[in-house]
Amino acid sequence: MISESGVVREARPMLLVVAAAMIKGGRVLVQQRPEGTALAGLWEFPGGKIEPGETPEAALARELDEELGVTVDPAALVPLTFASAPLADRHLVLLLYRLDRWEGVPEARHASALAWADMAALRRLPMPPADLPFLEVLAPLLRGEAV
Ligand SMILES: Nc1nc2c([nH]c(=O)n2[C@@H]2O[C@H](COP(=O)(O)OP(=O)(O)OP(=O)(O)O)[C@@H](O)[C@H]2O)c(=O)[nH]1
Repeated sequence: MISESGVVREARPMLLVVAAAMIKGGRVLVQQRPEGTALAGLWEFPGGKIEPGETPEAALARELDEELGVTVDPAALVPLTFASAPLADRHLVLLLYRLDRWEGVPEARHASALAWADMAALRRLPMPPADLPFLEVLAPLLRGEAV
């Protein structure tokens, strides 16, 4: 939509989502969205919507506890990159953090499956369109190169 001033305005309500690239030994953790949810069957990074009153880091620590049963220090979440894309009737802003340390062993509490994917495996998994640009950002991290 274009306003009288010529500024392009986004009519869709914004959906603010946080997600984590949990990296261990050259692999990143991904989870498969369960049946009955939007984008079912696709593989994504654990995370979810920021609730009112939460910081992005607190929201992500909460989601990782709820979804995987792991304890995360919000200070260990390092901003990595983001995506901005239409998603159904909303506009998704997806903040991706890098995480190298957590307590506990991730288990699939919400997802239908978890996988520790190296770069080759990640490229083969079907992912939501907003996530696809993340792969090139992750490639050097999974090769163990500092960024
Ligand atoms: N967690 C996560 N969500 C993603 C990714 N990529 C992507 O497009 N999304 C979208 O972002 C939205 C996140 O919503 P969600 O349903 O997972 O959030 P949530 O855990 O708070 O769900 P809830 O409404 O059941 O509490 C979904 O529409 C999901 O498809 C990703 O890599 N990780």
